[in-house]
Amino acid sequence: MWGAVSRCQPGGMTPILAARGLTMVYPGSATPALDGVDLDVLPGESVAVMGASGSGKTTLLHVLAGILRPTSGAVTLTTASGPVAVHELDDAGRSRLRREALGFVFQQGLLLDELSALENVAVARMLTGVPRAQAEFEAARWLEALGLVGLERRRLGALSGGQAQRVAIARAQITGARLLFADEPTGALDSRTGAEVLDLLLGAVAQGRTLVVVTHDGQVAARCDRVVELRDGRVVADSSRADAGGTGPARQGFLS
Ligand SMILES: Nc1ncnc2c1ncn2[C@@H]1O[C@H](COP(=O)(O)OP(=O)(O)OP(=O)(O)O)[C@@H](O)[C@H]1O
Repeated sequence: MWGAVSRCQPGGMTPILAARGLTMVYPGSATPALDGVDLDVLPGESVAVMGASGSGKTTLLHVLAGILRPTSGAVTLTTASGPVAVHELDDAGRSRLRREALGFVFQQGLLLDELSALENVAVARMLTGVPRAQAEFEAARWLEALGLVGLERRRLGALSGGQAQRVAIARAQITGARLLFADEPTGALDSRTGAEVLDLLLGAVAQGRTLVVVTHDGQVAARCDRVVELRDGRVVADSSRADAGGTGPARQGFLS
């Protein structure tokens, strides 16, 4: 379907996403934005990607999600129909993969201000071939689940930042995507609204989705299962609650 590959993981759970030796050198740039990144993301994990500005977080997210093609290295996504070599897909294949198998919650750019909340969510489903009436029916249920009853017909541009992020979270999930990518989902929100949006994202994880979230916010990272830190395009730390020996927040001191 998307160019399936055969891949076995010796022992343990099969990652939903596996990156090997990822490098990314933007045209005209002397230094790599990613420099040999290996990363396995397990199904049901919430993984925060942190690091200083320019460390490569967004580039990594975009390469993992098939928005950008890496200069070298491999990204393998395990879908319901088998493993997919994301790095080998052409532009059309990556677009299709994003539409059908992945969900995105970005700070801006994916939602259309002139469409209603309902239309913004329904369109993601319509792009996978579902008729408009059915897509709008499902979109209304998602908006209800995300606390937006009564705002379905309001233009996105007339919603608050927190409400718009709820629309984005509905849109990310309506296709049934098991893997969600978020880039600074709370970055433009006050701390209370940001915490509510994070609750919704982690609620999706509790229901079996997997989340990779780029964030500068230590409060967000502390509530994720695992924190990966980038520096100069390399993974320099990778913490998990399991490493810390329990179910507490990510390892103390990691975020300082
Ligand atoms: N389209 C591009 N063309 C050229 N260089 C780029 C491009 N996008 C990012 N870069 C460079 O790649 C490096 C990593 O950028 P990236 O945006 O991935 O970092 P980041 O950690 O997400 O930063 P921030 O926290 O500021 O968003 C930086 O040096 C940046 O200038």
